[in-house]
Formats: sequence, structure tokens, C-alpha cells
Amino acid sequence: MGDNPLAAEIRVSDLQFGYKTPLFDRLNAHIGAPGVYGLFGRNGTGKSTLLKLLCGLLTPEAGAISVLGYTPRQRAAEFLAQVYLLPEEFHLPNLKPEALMRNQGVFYPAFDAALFREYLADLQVPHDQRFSQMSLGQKKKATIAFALATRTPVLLMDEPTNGLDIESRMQFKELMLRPEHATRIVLISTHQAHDLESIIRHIWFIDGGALRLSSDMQRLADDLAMGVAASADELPDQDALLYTEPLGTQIAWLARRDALAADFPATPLQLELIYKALSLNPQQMLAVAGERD
Ligand SMILES: Nc1ncnc2c1ncn2[C@@H]1O[C@H](COP(=O)(O)OP(=O)(O)OP(=O)(O)O)[C@@H](O)[C@H]1O
Repeated sequence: MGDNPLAAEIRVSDLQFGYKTPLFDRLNAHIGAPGVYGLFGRNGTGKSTLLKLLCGLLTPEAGAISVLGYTPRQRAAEFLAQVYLLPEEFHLPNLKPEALMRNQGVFYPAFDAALFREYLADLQVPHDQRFSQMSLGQKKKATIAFALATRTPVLLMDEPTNGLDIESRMQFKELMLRPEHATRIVLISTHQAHDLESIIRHIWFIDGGALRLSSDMQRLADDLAMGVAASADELPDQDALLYTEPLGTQIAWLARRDALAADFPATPLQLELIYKALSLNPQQMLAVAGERD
């Protein structure tokens, strides 16, 4: 057993890891409460690698990882029963969903068969077809339904909405908001920021081998303002602007809130704009919204 098993916590301390070349250089990260956390970063920054390290599929070169009080790489049976990784690329045995549940659901003590069936129905996955007869999107949705039905306290999802159509993406969001997931730590890697907008509580942004931003959405809302200007004349002052992009004939903008007038109205957060700004103007964005403590 870990020192403090089932503490709803993930802690990464001074993590070093690389394949042939270094990837993470003293990466530190912490999650101390249940909720949906978005893991963002450009291609190749190590999001999938971090998820694999968190569930013990890879071994840190140095530093420490603690998940629910366990050291993932030890792969203790009771740890593996509490953590589920939905990988980006997956292989399914040629079974029907019910058989998958009978074969693999047993590894997860809190697996809920009724919920699995419900999620499959919500996502319109044909329950009486073998996976070899399903489309890629249908298979992906079956794996999402399975991952959600495990009810593990920690759920790691790598690009779960990739390959899903618009309706399925909306259904995914609805499923994530269901109360049975409220007690889980759900860490989702994605480039589809818009898919997470309404469900996410906190964002992580990794770049250059470290976690550059770890912020709850409220703090981002305090630090940043965003909107759409009809023309360049209507944009906030240049020294407040952190990012702009054309939006038809208009201009979407993101600015530092402290450089705007004190009575500037609160603006809804647009995660996609924040992610673009972080990716394309990381230096200035992180100076405003990056780590402070
Ligand atoms: N098995 C492996 N062997 C060698 N290098 C690898 C391996 N897996 C990943 N890498 C490299 O490690 C880096 C991080 O890969 P990773 O898949 O974690 O990135 P990512 O942030 O998930 O990327 P993406 O957004 O493209 O999915 C990349 O440069 C990749 O080429």
C-alpha cells in the first residue's frame, strides 16, 4: 500500500525523463482535488509521455511521482485498479462491448455495468456489433464509455475527442459533467480546447520540458480579458494585447486584464484562444498568467 492510499492527489517532483534525448527537465506538478484538468502543449512536448509516466507505463530517470499515494512505476495491483489510462492509440480485441466489459471490467472494482450500457447508448455505439465491424469513431466512443464506467478515482485521457463528430463531442461533454465523475481526478490531454471549455476546472500547459502554467480557470479569468473587435481601431491598447487573430472581418483578441480600465467588463473565457496564445506567444502569456508560487 502507498503511504497515504487514495488521497485524491497527483504529485510530480523534479521529474526527469527522456527517450533518446531529454524531454522533461525537473518538471513539477500537483493536483490536490478532484476535477477535470486540461493538459495542453504543442505537438511533441510530452503530454502522452506524462500520462504514461503517471500510470506507471514508463520509468522516471530522476524525481518522484506519487498518484493516490502510490508510486506508479511499482505497478501495485491495488494501484492499477484505481487508475485508468485511455490512450490515444488503442487496440481492441474483436469482441462485442458486453464481452469487453466481462473480460476487462473485472480489473476495476468500481466498474459499473449499468453505467457502461447507458454511456454506450448515449454515445450511440452499437452494443451488439463486434469491434471489427465498427467505425473508428464508434470504437473510440466504446473506449470512452468503458473508461468512464471504470469509475477509477484517477482517469487519464489522451486526446479523447480526436476523431469524434460534432454530436459525439457534445455528448462527451455531457457525460463528463455527470455527477458520478465529480469525485474523480480526470486529466485530459487535448488540442481541441473548445471541447473542454465548459467542463474544465484547471489547465496545465507544458513546454520546453516543464510545466509552464498551472492555473484554475478563475485565476485565468482574473488575469485575462478577451473579446472580438469590429476593426483594429477598437482593439485594446497595444501594450495590453497578448494575442489577436482574424475572425472573418473582425478580430478576436486576448489581453492582460491589469492593463485595461478597472471597470472593463468581465469576459467569458475562451479556452481555445488562451491555448493559441500560449502556443504562439508563450513568453508574454506566461509572464501574465504563468506560475507565481
Ligand atoms: N517510444 C518513443 N521512443 C522515442 N521517442 C519517443 C517515443 N514516444 C515519444 N517520443 C518522443 O517524445 C516526444 C514527446 O512525445 P509525446 O507523444 O509525449 O508528445 P505529445 O505532447 O503527446 O505530442 P502530440 O501533441 O503530438 O500528441 C516527441 O518528440 C516524440 O517524438
